[in-house]
Amino acid sequence: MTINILISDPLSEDGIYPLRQEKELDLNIVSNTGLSPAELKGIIKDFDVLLVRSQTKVTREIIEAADNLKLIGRAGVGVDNIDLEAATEKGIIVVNAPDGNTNSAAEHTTAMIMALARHIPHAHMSLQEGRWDRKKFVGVELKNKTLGVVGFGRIGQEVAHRAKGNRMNVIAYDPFLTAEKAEKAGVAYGSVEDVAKVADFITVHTPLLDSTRHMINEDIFKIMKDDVRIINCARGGIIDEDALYAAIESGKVAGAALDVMEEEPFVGHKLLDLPQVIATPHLGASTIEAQESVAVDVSNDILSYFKFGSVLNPVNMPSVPKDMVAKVEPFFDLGYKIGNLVSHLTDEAINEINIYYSGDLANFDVRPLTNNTVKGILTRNLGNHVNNVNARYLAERNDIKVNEHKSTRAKAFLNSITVELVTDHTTHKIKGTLLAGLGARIVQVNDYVVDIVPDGHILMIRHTDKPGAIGLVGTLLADQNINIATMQVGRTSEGGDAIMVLSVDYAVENVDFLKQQKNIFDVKAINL
Ligand SMILES: NC(=O)C1=CN([C@@H]2O[C@H](COP(=O)(O)OP(=O)(O)OC[C@H]3O[C@@H](n4cnc5c(N)ncnc54)[C@H](O)[C@@H]3O)[C@@H](O)[C@H]2O)C=CC1
Ligand SMILES: O=C(O)C(=O)COP(=O)(O)O
Repeated sequence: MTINILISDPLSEDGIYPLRQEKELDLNIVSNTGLSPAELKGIIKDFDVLLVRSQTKVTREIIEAADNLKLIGRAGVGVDNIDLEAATEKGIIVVNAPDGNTNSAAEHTTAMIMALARHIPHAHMSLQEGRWDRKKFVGVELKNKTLGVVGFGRIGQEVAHRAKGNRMNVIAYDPFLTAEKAEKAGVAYGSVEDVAKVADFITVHTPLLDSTRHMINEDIFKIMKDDVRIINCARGGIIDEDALYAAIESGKVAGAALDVMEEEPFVGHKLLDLPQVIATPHLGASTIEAQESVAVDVSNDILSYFKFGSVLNPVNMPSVPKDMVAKVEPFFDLGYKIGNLVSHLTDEAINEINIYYSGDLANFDVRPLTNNTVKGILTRNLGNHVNNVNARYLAERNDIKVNEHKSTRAKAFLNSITVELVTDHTTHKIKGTLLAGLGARIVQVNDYVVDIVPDGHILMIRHTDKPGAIGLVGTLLADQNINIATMQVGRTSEGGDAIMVLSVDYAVENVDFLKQQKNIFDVKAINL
């Protein structure tokens, strides 16, 4: 059988040599870059594999037309240009190349920090235009300045390492950053607000996820130091571009270096008109070395998939051994949902995940179930990148211990899963069960006994047990036209800490109106 491979973005020819020299498989490699979405949609049904970088938008529409597609290879890190949900639904595995361009992206970020500090692009242009202007381009030193790194993954850590070489102090924020890890890396750590308050330069290195979209916004710009400089070599959309524009215009932000923007190509973008802005056309990974490396990695995964049915860098595609399906599959969704819910109870870095299986369930090999539960926990911060195959690996990489505990002794329920998250300062847990004929239920949140259907849009509100608290929440939600479907209230003691868990009819985008209330100390909107 011929395997038809379409390469729709420019890839390193040296990098795809594993495909070119393949003898065992019959590969037909077609390079066709610069296709319009309509053109791609028109031809995609003829291909088994699609190989892309960031330009090709692999939308649901394309995937739905891709009747023979088995694998999408992303020669790079970010998969925000691929509709992962649509691919998974259609059974198409997505692989990426997470390590191959780390160094290049970190070097580019470092170059941007320096170019920004010393006005190199503008000074060069001014010389080209025939001027010898030395006064206009007085810069600032990096030495003894503080670099804020938001997103301390592969690239963030490499950038921090280089900044220390330039004698900068580094403060980082990442939900997975613990005191121990920060100390090992020689950086300070804190919340995104802590970073904003003290940094002279702020560079973002998170993926683009719902939780990171516009995380650098008007409110965050307000608390930054005057004359701060901003760098984005990760993804357009992490920084709110209108807020950045306003912050530059107002004089708060002294400069910005941008490799990416929300819409690309970004020729003609209004930020480019500001003299404080320098920019490159998404060049972070554009080096000979990185391009070769990412193309080799995806090529090898393509071969591995067609020869052995396994891949090294899957981004989606859970897999469950067949004999397990009937026994533990009903619990998969429950494990994921408990994991996802409990992850919203803390913003601190997680050190340990304890998963307690009790009742019948403890008789089975629950490892795939554990993977799905860990996936639910990590998804909050790592997004769709986490799947059953890589969840444990990602936990390990983030120094999170995962422990399974089993007890066949059934207590109040025939079977139950309890997930406990341990951080430096707190422990949070959620317990769930499957009730015969009724389906999944959350029966305990920390010390509160509850009865919640884990589905749809959930608001978890932690508050002080005071008369009127429940009525107030009802009224505030009604004012926003948000209908409450069910509501559960639990408390530890009269007048003590309490919790309200509400299911509402629509996703609640902004919960500030609830957070501002005196007796409410935490609000989480969760979509399951
Ligand atoms: N400009 C370019 O050409 C390139 C851009 N990139 C972008 O850089 C991003 C980061 O790449 P890597 O470091 O390899 O990924 P990574 O997965 O190693 O690191 C991402 C980090 O962001 C953290 N994170 C997630 N949500 C967060 C939040 N709300 N606040 C703070 N941190 C959060 C994660 O915990 C993780 O540690 C990619 O997703 C990609 O979009 C990557 C390569 C080249
Ligand atoms: O790897 C990534 O996430 C990148 O942004 C690199 O994008 P590119 O492959 O150069 O279009």
